[in-house]
Amino acid sequence: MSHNSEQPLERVTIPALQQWKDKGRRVVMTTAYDAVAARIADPIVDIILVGDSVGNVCLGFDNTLPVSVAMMNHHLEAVARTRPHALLVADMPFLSFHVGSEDTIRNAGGFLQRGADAVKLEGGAKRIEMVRALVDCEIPVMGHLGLTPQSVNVMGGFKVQGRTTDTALRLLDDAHRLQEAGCFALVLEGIPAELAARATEFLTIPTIGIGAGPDCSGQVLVFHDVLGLTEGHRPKFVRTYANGFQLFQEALSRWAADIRKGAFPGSEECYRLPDQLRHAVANWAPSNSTTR
Ligand SMILES: Nc1nc(=O)c2c([nH]1)NC[C@@H]1CN(c3ccc(C(=O)N[C@@H](CCC(=O)O)C(=O)O)cc3)CN21
Ligand SMILES: CC(C)C(=O)C(=O)O
Ligand SMILES: [Mg+2]
Repeated sequence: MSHNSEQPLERVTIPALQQWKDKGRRVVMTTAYDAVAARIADPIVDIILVGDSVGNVCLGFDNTLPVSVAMMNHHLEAVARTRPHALLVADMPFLSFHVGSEDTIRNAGGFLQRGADAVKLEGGAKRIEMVRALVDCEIPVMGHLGLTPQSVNVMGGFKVQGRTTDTALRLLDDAHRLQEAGCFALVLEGIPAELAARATEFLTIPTIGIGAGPDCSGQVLVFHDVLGLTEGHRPKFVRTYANGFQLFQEALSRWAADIRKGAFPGSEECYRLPDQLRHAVANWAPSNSTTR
């Protein structure tokens, strides 16, 4: 374990992340959608993201498009109540930063008022105006380029991006523009490792990779993917460190078996009557009265 439970960890700040890039210290980021995950992850990671991936991971949607600001607020509030030491970033869901700068500022500002330290939004050149509007209001913004899941319909699926001259060079240009617009960090998702390495080299701000190779300033994976709690197809970039789904099912089935054979609860898991009440309870019988 990376922490000493005696003293609270020092809070991670945006200027600290910048210094870490300069010193070559890698950033660790994962998602949390509730207080349990936040408490598990906080002593270990540097950044907690309340991701819009809550839509597919926890809410049963096929993708992140149905996730609303109200849903994000609900999950963000649960995570923020744990007062993590990690930098707390709220993902701006689909349509929450597209319609106009006033709407975008209100949505992002609402996240900060609920305890987020920063927001993250997907997209490049087309979103620069919104990034500027947020930065102008002192709302720190993390960019997100490459395989941006909110563009699933345009990409024709969750496909690796930046594999052609045009798209690779555009990604580098978008990365530079986001930095110039004031982003404090960039998520690079689902792109060739060499492209992410080049972006990390020429940008001054840290890059956080997910399926973007080892040369980013840090890495992010969805909490449930790391712990093996997600079912079905997992992207190639996921490395699973526990068989969470199986582990939890095994524990739950031992509990169920104990119930079925009368082995749960045991005497240690029971409350008892005081001795002087046992007699009265044992001798109680229903009265025949029909009034009442
Ligand atoms: N559980 C979970 N983990 C994630 O990383 C994640 C989410 N959910 N939801 C939102 C997005 C969706 N993401 C995805 C989903 C699928 C692939 C995927 O299957 N990619 C193909 C790429 C194939 C190719 O183009 O070569 C793969 O096989 O890795 C990638 C990212 C990342 N995000
Ligand atoms: C995977 C990360 C970067 C994300 O955007 C999410 O979890 O929603
Ligand atoms: Mg997201």
